[in-house]
Amino acid sequence: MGCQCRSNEELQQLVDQAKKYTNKGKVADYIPALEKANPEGLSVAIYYPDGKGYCAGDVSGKVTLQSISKVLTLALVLMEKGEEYVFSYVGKEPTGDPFNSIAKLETNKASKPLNPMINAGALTVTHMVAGDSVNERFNRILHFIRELTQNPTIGFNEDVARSEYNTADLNRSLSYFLKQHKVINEDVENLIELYSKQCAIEMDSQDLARIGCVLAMNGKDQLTGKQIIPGDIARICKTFMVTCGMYNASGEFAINVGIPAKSGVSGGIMGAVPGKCGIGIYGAALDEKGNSVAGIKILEMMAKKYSLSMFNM
Ligand SMILES: NC(=O)CC[C@H](N)C(=O)O
Repeated sequence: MGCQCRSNEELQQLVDQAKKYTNKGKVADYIPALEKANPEGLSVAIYYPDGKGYCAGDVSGKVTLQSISKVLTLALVLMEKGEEYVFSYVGKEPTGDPFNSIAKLETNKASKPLNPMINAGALTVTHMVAGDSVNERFNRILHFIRELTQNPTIGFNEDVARSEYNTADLNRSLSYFLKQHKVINEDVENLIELYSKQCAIEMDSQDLARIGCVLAMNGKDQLTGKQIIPGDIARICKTFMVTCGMYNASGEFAINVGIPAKSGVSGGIMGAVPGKCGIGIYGAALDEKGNSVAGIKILEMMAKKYSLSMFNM
């Protein structure tokens, strides 16, 4: 039987222990604006279905979603277009490659991206977000994320969005490849603008924990009673988080932590412990696979302390 967290102080102890690992990692710099992040900053939040939440560390620190957004746009397009349509363009298998790898696009039949958590798959999914303009499509993503967090103030970091747009040549390459093979059919610059904005949506670790909790509770916001995401789609999202959520470290993470989680190069991690709670983490220093070094340490400690591994029920 797991015990619940009962105070901010409990989490602060974990932050204090994990803090020493921040200097073992490096802040992402391939998107120039991300380099401004403080490598020592660290925060954690946990949110339970009954509305109780705890947090510790630099709790006011904001993080852009980056790859965490991939799970959320996936949920949105699955709700709009259905499973059959979405998975006719993007697969369900882990790659074992880095998130921005182009390699398997050429070796895989029909150039279908292997899953929606790698950039090729995420670009394909973002392409499916409906609307007449980049702005309209972006606002639909933002509206959905505000609903998931119950936080109408969430916006995006323009500096980070612009910085990614100006330097996203690898994502442009992936998109042109996908366009050539008829996986996408829109103007690549529009898609890169939309994707860069989506990745730059910004929030704190408590917002991340709230989203995690909605996914953990099969898509239902327990406080408002609203089914924001159908249960089946929440299940698909959590499963991708287990198999591909931590990039090519997902297998090791499943063994050491056992929580469906999705990370981003900004150092954010969103965790969804099935039936139990949501977790949000922000620690900008990354390991060589692109996951928050101290964030992973905290999750390992939390999984033990609160018996959170889903493989240990
Ligand atoms: N791993 C990530 O968080 C990558 C997201 C980033 N916006 C990119 O496409 O490169």
